[in-house]
Amino acid sequence: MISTYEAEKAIASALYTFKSQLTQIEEMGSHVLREDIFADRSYPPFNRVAMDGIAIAFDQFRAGRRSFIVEGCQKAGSPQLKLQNQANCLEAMTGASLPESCDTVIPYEQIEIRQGVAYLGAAINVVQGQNIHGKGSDYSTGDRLLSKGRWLRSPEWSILASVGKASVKTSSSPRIAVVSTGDELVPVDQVPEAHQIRMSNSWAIKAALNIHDFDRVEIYHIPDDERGLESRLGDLLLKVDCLILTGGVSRGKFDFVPQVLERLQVDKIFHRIKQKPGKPMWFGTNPEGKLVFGLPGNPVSTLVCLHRYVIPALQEGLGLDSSGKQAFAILAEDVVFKKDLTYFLPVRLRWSRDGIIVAHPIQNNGSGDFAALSASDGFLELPQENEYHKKGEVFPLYLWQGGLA
Ligand SMILES: Nc1nc2c(c(=O)[nH]1)N[C@H]1C(S)=C(S)[C@@H](COP(=O)(O)OP(=O)(O)OC[C@H]3O[C@@H](n4cnc5c(N)ncnc54)[C@H](O)[C@@H]3O)O[C@H]1N2
Ligand code: MOO
Ligand SMILES: [Mg+2]
Repeated sequence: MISTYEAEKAIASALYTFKSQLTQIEEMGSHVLREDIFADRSYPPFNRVAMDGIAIAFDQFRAGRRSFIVEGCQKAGSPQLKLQNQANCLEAMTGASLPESCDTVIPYEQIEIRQGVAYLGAAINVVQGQNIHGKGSDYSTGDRLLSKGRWLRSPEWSILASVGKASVKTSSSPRIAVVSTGDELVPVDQVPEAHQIRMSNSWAIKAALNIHDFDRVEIYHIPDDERGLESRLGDLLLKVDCLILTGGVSRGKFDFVPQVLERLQVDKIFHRIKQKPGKPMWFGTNPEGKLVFGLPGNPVSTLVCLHRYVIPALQEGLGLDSSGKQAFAILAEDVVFKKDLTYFLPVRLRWSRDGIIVAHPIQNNGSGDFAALSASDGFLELPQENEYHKKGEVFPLYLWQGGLA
């Protein structure tokens, strides 16, 4: 058996970066950027008037002038005007190009215009250059505005639009098949017999993938029949980039998943991790590099393994730069776990008044107790090396709902 850290590294070294595609801005969604974006011109591209008011030559104010004849109006979207007489002013609107020969903007609130003359209030303070967003003061042509590996959220789409990127290189979401196995499982809309249960893991996995912006997800169910499993999984491997199986990876007589995958030329990279829950997890790749995750069937185990290994791996495959993005939280009370395994502890998060994230353990009835999880926000990873985990210690945190972009 390997450690959680070794499992994570083994997945990372088997991983390849998914294909990229061109995304049109009209089809925007949540995508990971796969090219660097540079400023196509200075930003702002001209001296931008930042308040509605009048534009003047500051030297006139310094010399004592407090009234200015209004020569005209500089609108946003009109070519730059020129102040004809330095003693005068031009009205100037927010977003307009600062008129030539002007270097200062005084807002309407501080002036009064009567019969074509702007009068300044007696006590107003005017600073040379005020209310002007200077040309190139944010960025110069060629400056890098975005680096590849970022999620495209609203600030990023705003940059892409500004620099004229009507289409941009992004990662393609992989095609994912979520496959549940087990004869005891019936569809959601059926009433189970006494010995049956409804299948819930595949829906939980699909929900988590969707929340993390993987939207090409299909759900399948395959009964516990070795031949049937082999032919259905063989077909699916031709169609998708990633298979996520739930159930059938432990030691039961009908846990056929590991042997069937190996017959389908999916090379086992590991089976079993020193962790609870989720010990029987299986991972392998086929000759084309397709990823196959065999998650243990117990519902809590499935979700913990999905969030601890599968989603981070898929995000890395998208080319996402996740450096510095691991979340951590402080344990709210002592926890003892005496098995020689890493322990994933479901927790509810609260923010302390000093801005610290505190993780409160959630009681559950083992890894079959899926309902208890809904009281949690995610889980902490308590390391295998220690049996006693103390209140106030800091541990890695995994969230059901994702973290920072
Ligand atoms: N002799 C041993 N038995 C077990 C071991 C072990 O090490 N030695 N490990 C236990 C652990 S830990 C886990 S976790 C489970 C993993 O079992 P499988 O991956 O083989 O999964 P199944 O046997 O198919 O099912 C286990 C459990 O989960 C329920 N299940 C499965 N799929 C779904 C689904 N889609 N929706 C809802 N519930 C599902 C299933 O009904 C079973 O109750 O093995 C232990 N045994
Ligand atoms: O670890 Mo199993 O994953 O305990 O239920
Ligand atoms: Mg089993």
